[in-house]
Amino acid sequence: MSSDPARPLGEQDVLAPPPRGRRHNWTSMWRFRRAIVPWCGRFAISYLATLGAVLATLAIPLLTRWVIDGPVARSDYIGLYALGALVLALGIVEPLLLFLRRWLASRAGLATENRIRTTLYHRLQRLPMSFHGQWESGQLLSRIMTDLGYLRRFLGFGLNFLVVNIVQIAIVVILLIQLYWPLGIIVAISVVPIVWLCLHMERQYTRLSRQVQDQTGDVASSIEEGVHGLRVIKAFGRNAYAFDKMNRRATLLYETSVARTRLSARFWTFLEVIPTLTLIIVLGIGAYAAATGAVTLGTLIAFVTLLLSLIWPVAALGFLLAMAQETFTAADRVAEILDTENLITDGPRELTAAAGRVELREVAFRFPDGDVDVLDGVDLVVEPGETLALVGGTGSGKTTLTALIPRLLDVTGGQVLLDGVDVRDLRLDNLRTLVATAFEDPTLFSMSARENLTLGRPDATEAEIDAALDLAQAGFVRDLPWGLDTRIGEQGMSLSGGQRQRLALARAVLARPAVLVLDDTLSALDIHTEALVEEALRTVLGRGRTTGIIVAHRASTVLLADRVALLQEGRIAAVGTHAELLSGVPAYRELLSAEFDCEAELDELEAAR
Ligand SMILES: Nc1ncnc2c1ncn2[C@@H]1O[C@H](COP(=O)(O)OP(=O)(O)OP(=O)(O)O)[C@@H](O)[C@H]1O
Repeated sequence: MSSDPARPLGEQDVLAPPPRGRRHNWTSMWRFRRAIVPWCGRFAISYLATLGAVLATLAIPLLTRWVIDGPVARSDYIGLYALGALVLALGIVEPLLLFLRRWLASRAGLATENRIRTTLYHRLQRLPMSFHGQWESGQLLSRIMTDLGYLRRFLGFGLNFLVVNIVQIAIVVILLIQLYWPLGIIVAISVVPIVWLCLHMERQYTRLSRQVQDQTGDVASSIEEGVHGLRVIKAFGRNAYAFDKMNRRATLLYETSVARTRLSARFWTFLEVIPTLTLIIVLGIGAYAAATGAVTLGTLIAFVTLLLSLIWPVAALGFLLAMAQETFTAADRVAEILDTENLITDGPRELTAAAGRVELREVAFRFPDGDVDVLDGVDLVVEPGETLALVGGTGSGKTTLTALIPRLLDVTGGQVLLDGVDVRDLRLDNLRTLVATAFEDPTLFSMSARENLTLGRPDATEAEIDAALDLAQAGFVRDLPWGLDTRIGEQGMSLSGGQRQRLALARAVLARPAVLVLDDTLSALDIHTEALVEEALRTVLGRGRTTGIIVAHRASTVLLADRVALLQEGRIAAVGTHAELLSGVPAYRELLSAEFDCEAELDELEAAR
């Protein structure tokens, strides 16, 4: 139930990523069966088409044998033409079947990849902030893009040929034994070292594959960080440092990739040498057998042609098995995201309208990788329509506290209640419609200013958009080249910090939440603009419509609030009006003293009394 304090609480929002380097096998692929099953028919037909093409190829040497030993030996022209036409037909059918394979498998492979990719993206969006704090974005990117590519290629091509090549090797060996068993047995024996080699190389290749794929993610992370943080890197003249860091990771990736290539090159060489050696032995013994009349010339030619047809399937086993290992590794890496347990999930209840009463009861919070509670025993009530300022030193837990209300993080102890309902009992989309946040570092997306603005309320009218823009002093967007339809660059970088903050504030206000959380949202504004925004905010927060929780560092922002809560080392040290705290709490005075002449203000307040 909503307010059951005995309700079990997750100690961690997510499980830590599993250790790197575990073994990968076919079961890794099994986890994606739901994405593969809808395309099973296409995959199956494409595999049958490949098998058909292989059978057509194998039939040609057998027909050749009949031609040589039959019509050619007997000068039977009609038989020659008939068998010749059959060979021609098989020659046409084979490429047609291969075309069919490619067409069916490509579509099915792409569709499967797309389905898993969208599932992954959906999953990433649902996973809590603590998950994203633990994972490097490059690792996520490489899994969603590169690893899924491995999966697609294996399903559409690798698995197809792996199955068909093994079937082809088995069929050919049986045919060879039937054609001339002494030579057939020699060929069958030559398969033994091939199987041994495959099993032997699998373990080493798997280890190197996992390393290469993890290191690819590390390089992607370095590049992403380097591009994202280019301004800071340039400003501090740390280009060489950033380059060295990226170069070290890239070199490691290069060396592991070379080691993997060296291993596969050695393996493939053996796979090519074994059939060739077998062929030499077969030719020697076969020539003797033909000379002594133990086999006909046609049989020997068919035997050698069939044996030659084995060279590619055997040699290809090397890269197909390598591909399989890379794919199993990739599947495991992707599944690590899907298998991450998400404890921030929908609750059963929905509030159609909320008055906006926020209550924190004995709230405690600890980050999954932390060893101390960031918040501990926090009790706080914000009445509907009231505005509360959260003041505290750096790292005192203000941002963490605000993140608990829309469940960007979940409490590890106690409860957060909205209108008396535990926020964990509400549906997430419902809760996040009722609570809107504007952050200090506002993220804008690479889409139009209008789309950015209406993110929380796609159905907002022009009048509402205008009002939100005016309130946030964000009217500058109307002067952009295409007005509100101007596409704002990646992360809104084409705007100044203050402009981005104002747009983000307009976005939060436009969402018409019951609770508006401003996490130091006005920090990048000049004093004049800040005063205008604050004046306008008073009209939203002051009418008793919207409950406000404002993280404030400046005294001017604090003045927006009805009451102030002082947060110290994760605990509420004092709650009261600005005047009460200023006169009665030295720590509060000290916090605001840098920019405020407290003594003078106290005198003023005394005089006003
Ligand atoms: N993802 C995280 N993992 C572990 N610890 C974290 C994480 N994010 C923040 N912290 C720690 O939690 C504490 C509270 O951080 P928080 O961001 O809530 O402080 P704050 O009061 O908002 O600080 P500021 O005023 O500087 O923004 C800090 O000690 C911080 O180091």
